Amino acid sequence: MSEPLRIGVPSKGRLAELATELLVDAGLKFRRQNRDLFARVKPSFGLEQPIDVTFLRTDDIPVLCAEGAIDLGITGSDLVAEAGVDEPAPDRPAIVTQLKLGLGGCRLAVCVPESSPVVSATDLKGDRIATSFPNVTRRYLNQSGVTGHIVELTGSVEVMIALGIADAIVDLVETGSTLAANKLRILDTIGTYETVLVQNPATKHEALCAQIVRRCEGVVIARGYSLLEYNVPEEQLAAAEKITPGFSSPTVNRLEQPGWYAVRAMVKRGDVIGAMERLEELGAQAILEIEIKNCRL
Ligand SMILES: Nc1ncnc2c1ncn2[C@@H]1O[C@H](COP(=O)(O)OP(=O)(O)OP(=O)(O)O)[C@@H](O)[C@H]1O
Ligand SMILES: O=P(O)(O)OC[C@H]1O[C@H](OP(=O)(O)OP(=O)(O)O)[C@H](O)[C@@H]1O
Ligand SMILES: [Mg+2]
Repeated sequence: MSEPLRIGVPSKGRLAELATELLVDAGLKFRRQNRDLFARVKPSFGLEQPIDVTFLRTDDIPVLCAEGAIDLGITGSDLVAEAGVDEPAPDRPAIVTQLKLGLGGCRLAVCVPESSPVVSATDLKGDRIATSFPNVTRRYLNQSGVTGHIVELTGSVEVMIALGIADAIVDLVETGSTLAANKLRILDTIGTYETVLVQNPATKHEALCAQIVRRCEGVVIARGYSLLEYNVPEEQLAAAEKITPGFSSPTVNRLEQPGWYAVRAMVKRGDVIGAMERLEELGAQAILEIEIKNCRL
């Protein structure tokens, strides 16, 4: 039998459940037993070839994908940047980001104490900067012409200034509550990141990778949209279509009742309630939001 395609997903941490849920919603049936390091995907209609899901550390997934140990992987784009595998190296190609999952959004920020007089990163010359992202930090310092000393750590970075071993930190910020709790403020943002599906371009399973990527894409788009259905009088149809232009265009059908139309359109999840209010103001009726579980567009 041919070698299985391997998909690397985080074994623990905040991305573990999200990654597994995405693959399950994309129709990959597997179950992790206890703390097993891999699970075989059960063959199903249209997906009969052998596939293994391997459970790995989130921060190892970029390099394991670049080295070809896994064909596809789910991880943070910050970790891809830190591993430097989004750039080609003499002995391996750059990994390809096939899909942004619209989850796990965060940014890497240079932070200093709230009370610090420092106004720009260039003021950090010679300072000690604690981070678990030494490579991204080094690139940023070089680009900004700053010669800081990097103190490399694997966690609890925000406490390092209070411990007296750093003057500034570079760490991930999502809500900002960890910074606030540690009385720190953002001096500069190095980059914004999210969870991504990455692929080794030299995979031996190109067609199967493309099929899995396409399945995941269907789920990601479906999660971002709802279907809005409503009835609208003819004189308001054009205005209603402007509110719900759809993914490519709305579907419009004449109703039995003269002068009325039924409209169906995909609307971004975050815009649904606002669109419903505006449609109601226009005189639309029977406005329904319908959840899309999956799609191909
Ligand atoms: N608030 C956040 N803090 C850290 N990482 C975040 C945050 N929001 C999203 N992420 C993403 O999650 C990744 C961290 O995943 P990881 O598997 O290390 O989870 P974790 O919950 O931080 O686990 P651990 O307890 O081992 O630190 C980051 O690289 C980033 O892409
Ligand atoms: O802006 P916020 O919403 O507060 O999130 C950012 C914090 O969350 C992460 O820590 P995590 O919970 O992963 O703990 P760790 O440092 O042990 O990895 C990250 O390293 C920051 O400390
Ligand atoms: Mg963490």
